[in-house]
Amino acid sequence: MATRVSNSGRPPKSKGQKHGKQEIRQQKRKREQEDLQSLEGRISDLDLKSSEIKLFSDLPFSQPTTSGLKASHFTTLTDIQASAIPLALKNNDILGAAKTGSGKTLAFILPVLEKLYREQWTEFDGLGALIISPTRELAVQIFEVLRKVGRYHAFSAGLVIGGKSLKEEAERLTRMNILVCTPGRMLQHLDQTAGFDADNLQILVLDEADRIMDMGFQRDVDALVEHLPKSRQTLMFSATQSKKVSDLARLSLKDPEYVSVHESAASSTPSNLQQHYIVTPLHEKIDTLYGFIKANLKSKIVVFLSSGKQVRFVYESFRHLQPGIPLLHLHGRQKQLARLEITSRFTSAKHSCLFATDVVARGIDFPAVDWVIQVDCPEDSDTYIHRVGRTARYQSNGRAVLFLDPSEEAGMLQRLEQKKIPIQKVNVKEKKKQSIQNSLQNMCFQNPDLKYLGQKAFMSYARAVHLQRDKEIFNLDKLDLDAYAAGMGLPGTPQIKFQKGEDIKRIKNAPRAGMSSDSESDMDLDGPKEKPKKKKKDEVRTKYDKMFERTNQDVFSSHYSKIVDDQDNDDSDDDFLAVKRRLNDDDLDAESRKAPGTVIKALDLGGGESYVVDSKRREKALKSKKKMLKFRGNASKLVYDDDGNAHEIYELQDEDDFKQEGTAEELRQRFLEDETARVREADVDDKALAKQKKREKREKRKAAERAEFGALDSGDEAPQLIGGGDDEDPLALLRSLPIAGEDGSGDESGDEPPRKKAKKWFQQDSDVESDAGKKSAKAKKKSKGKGKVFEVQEEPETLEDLEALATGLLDG
Ligand SMILES: Nc1ncnc2c1ncn2[C@@H]1O[C@H](COP(=O)(O)OP(=O)(O)OP(=O)(O)O)[C@@H](O)[C@H]1O
Repeated sequence: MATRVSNSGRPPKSKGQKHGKQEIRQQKRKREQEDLQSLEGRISDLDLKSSEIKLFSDLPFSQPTTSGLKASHFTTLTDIQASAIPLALKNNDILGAAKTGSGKTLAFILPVLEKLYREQWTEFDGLGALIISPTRELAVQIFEVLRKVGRYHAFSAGLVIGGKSLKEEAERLTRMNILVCTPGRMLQHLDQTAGFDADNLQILVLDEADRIMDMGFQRDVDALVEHLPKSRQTLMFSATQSKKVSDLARLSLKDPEYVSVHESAASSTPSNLQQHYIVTPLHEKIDTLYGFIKANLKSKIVVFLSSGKQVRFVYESFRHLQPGIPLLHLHGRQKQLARLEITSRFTSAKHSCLFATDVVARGIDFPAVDWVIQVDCPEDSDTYIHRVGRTARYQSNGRAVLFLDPSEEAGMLQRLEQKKIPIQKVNVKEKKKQSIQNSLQNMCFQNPDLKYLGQKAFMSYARAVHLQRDKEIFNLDKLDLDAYAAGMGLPGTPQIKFQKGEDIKRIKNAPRAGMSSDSESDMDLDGPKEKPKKKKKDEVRTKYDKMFERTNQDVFSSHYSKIVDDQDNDDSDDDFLAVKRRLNDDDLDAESRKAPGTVIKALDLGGGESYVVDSKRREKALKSKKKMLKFRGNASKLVYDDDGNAHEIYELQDEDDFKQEGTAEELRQRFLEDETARVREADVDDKALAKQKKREKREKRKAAERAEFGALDSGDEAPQLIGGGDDEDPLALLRSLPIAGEDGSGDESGDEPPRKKAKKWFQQDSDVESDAGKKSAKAKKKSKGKGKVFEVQEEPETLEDLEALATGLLDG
């Protein structure tokens, strides 16, 4: 029997084979339908009040989910999971609150997977589930858990957190069934990406809902919800949650089920967490922190500071001090790649110390963190709870220490008490205390970049405190800022001015108002951004006023521009100046400046400075000395005062002091008077000096004339007379004789009497030629005469002297 061969080379399917395959598919579909029906049945039979639900296997999950849980070694439900999952499976909207580290992530991921499974969602159905997270790190973490437990499902899932071009993300977006995202980026896509919509969305999740719903994200979330269908399930989870009716209405939650597993509990923090606080004055905080780290080198520590600038300063200065533990730092101004890289490095580290802002305060699941240290006081008790929640996660133990300035103690303790947070006071052992102030001072002196960083950190801290709402805890007036600046090693206290009528509301509305790195962009320096005062109509501005203004600009312009540039460039990817940061300072930062796949080079420009180069054009520009010249700042010179503090040569005077010295006109008058008196005094001295010089000159000249005259008189050699008659004064005649230097070979200073050629009168004729002009008659005069050398030790003073000398010579 001949066999027909198809073009593809495969034998054609027989009718029987085709039917066989179809049958198998049909049977499979039938089985799936039956499974689905049974699953639905088990869900509707699920007794929500049952206390028997303890294990994942007690819940009606699909086969792929059950397999995923098994492969991930999850067997026992946590409290929040046992309470929330059954409700969610029954399609309820949920408002869930549970302590940090209690397993909320699985409590919403499993219902998401199950929902789409039961809807038999395919890639052609588009976006079925949206999970919103306030930070990129948290989004990545959620995505990882989703991948882990959802590995046996056939859904496509994506992460939308920026970092890639909108276009690149958009191409994949349309094919995704589940998206984990940050609000801003998602909104951008919903607004701009053609062909992408969320019209079919089945389930919306908000993790860290209170944070997402707070003022900072309000606008984005409102706009985002506009794109979503009203008929959807919504789940909201947080460790600290308020049941704000307005929030629920905005998100169109329908009769939500409130699931809270810590309201009845004694505390809102995990019981396996030991919590302490230390009262340490602001200026000793850095010392205390350093001492703490040195005493816990074999630990994994997260240190919370109030702003990215604080984080950078403490990280950079501790890095120089090398305490003996790997140091990392994380804040919102770093680029995404750097943040993710640092997150993963700290996750896998056994012993490490991570300095961070509140960007990692929520949700991040670093394994096995031993200590959480809050160096800067959290803005409220909720932030405190989230921060300490980075340790003592899911059944593991942890310890937390809060540093409080004496002025913050009473207020903060009261807030913590209200949330039933058990916290005990501890004291630092005297012998463990050590001061690093001198080292910081040296470092700041030697490294101006560190000093500027310190100044920025100082200002951002002061500003953050100033903007805090809870004035019972945060009171700038009670803080010893001078001592704090000294404690940071700064040469003097940076001046801080807060603009009158500053738009505090706007700043407060920013995410984590005032204290988080996210709001850093609002924490610009006041000084340079202060609006120039409007000139009153008739106000006269003197030359001195203008000079004063100019001086300020000159002295501080490089400093200010550095600070301002730094702030401006922190975020810019494309600005050429953005390459100024050194690679070895924070190579991850540098790396993060470019999208994945971009080649990044470190270019050494000599002097140990490396720059990050990401294009040929930049490389070329950086190699051009001429072009680089404009980026080199002027060398700065410092002077020390009696106490050994370094100062700029020019320092801006306190405005009040300046005013006290009088008006510009008075100053000018005083200056003129002082200068006139000084000039007069100096004039008298100058005149006396000039007289004296003149006298000496005259005397020398006379002496010389006398000497010449004497020589002529002796008749040794007849001078050539120019003009004048016999009756003329012989000295006057001598004065007209050619003298050494007149031809330009002599002394031209004019101060000295003109030097004459070596006097012929004590030289042999034969020597005249060779010696003339070589030897000065003024100094020691040597003459060779028939083997004899006569030395004239002193100038002959009078005619008689000369005669005597001349006679002696001739006689000899
Ligand atoms: N049922 C479980 N069995 C074992 N481990 C679990 C279980 N559920 C969660 N975990 C683990 O507990 C840790 C904390 O979980 P998760 O990150 O979901 O906590 P969370 O409540 O979201 O915390 P936070 O409020 O800080 O965001 C994770 O490492 C997770 O793998």
